[in-house]
Amino acid sequence: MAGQPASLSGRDVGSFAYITIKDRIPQILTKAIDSLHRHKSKFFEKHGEKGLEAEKKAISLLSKLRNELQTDKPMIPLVEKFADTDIWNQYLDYQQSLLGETDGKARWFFSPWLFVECYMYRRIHEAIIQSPPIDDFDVFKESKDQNFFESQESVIALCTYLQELISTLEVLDENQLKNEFFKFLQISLWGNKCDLSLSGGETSSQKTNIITSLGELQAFILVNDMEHLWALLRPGKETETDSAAAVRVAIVLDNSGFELVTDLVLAHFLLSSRLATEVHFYGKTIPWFVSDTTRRDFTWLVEQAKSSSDKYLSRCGLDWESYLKVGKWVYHDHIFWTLPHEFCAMSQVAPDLYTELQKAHLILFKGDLNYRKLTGDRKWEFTVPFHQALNGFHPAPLCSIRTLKAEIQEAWSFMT
Ligand SMILES: O=P(O)(O)OC[C@@]1(O)O[C@H](CO)[C@@H](O)[C@@H]1O
Ligand SMILES: [Mn+2]
Repeated sequence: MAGQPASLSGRDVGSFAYITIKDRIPQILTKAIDSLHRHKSKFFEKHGEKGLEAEKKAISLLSKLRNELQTDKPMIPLVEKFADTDIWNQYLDYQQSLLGETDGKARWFFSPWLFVECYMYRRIHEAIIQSPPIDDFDVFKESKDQNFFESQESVIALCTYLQELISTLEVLDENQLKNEFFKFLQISLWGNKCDLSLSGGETSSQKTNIITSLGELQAFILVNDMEHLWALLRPGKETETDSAAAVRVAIVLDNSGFELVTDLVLAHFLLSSRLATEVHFYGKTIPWFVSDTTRRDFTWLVEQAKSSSDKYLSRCGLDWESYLKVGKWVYHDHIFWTLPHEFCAMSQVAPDLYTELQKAHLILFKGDLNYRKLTGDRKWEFTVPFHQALNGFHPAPLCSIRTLKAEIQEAWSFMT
């Protein structure tokens, strides 16, 4: 795209992109293979010999993928028919078209990191759907569920805090309410530290009580636009004509496990405080970046909360289930979130999704990958304004809530 800085890529030896492609992604592939190995007996119990053959096939496909990556082979088109196969192969052709005569083929350590990394997770999915009858297996499910269980202490502390706060909301003045809003935003921010693709699939659960850690973590907030979010949602806004008017907040989710709990708690607070009247969640349609939330993860976690022996966690689970039942919370699937495209292409590639997002009063984008797609994963100067890096993507007022992993960063994270 004219005037756009170059994309982050593995060409920059020693960069976060390079280290990810060289070290972290092969490690994630190895863990995916290990996950298939560990489920061998379950596949046999459920599917007999066909289950064993499927496990072997999926492992050989993932091993081939790992070899392609480690030897920097050209990236090959997807072959298995799926909802997005054609879009992916068009994008591969597009990436090839960007290369010069002497550049050779689109390949792992040469093409844009964003494309290469998304392509890797989409090839993992292809290997699984090519291996029926285990074609609905999520190689990352175990580690996502483990993250939730290992974070139990902090999950319960958070849900206890929320439920006790809710009983006092009526007596809070505007400033006290704002402070609670800021607390839940920061909790959702630090929930993003629990990211399994950064840790290469190693456990990254929340061991400490996130609420008592907020003070010491304050110093690590580089960009803070929370006042703008408050101005947008606060009660009695000048612009408010009808206090019963719907206020819709969209949360583009990132990781399951503890981070998802922090996002559901934030959404719960938004409803209970009447800062919002409905919250729409956007998750992934296939297993993605190890810990990203799928619909199965979302419903599993609400179920786990509901059936918890802890009274506050189970109270939350029951509340969350009822929000979903009455439509105050809505969970949306769309294949766009697991395509390689920068978000500035959404209005062209997924106009239905763009129109859906335009209905929101505020969109919260969680995590590093969403931030990278918002800004095109390009080598922007740090002083470039956020809206410039968004390159025309602006369905509604939006904010990125992200713990910094990839090198890309701007002086802002919010755009009205
Ligand atoms: O989006 P998230 O979960 O905050 O982070 C995604 C991530 O772990 O994956 C890539 C590294 O493999 C980077 O984009 C980032 O570090
Ligand atoms: Mn993630």
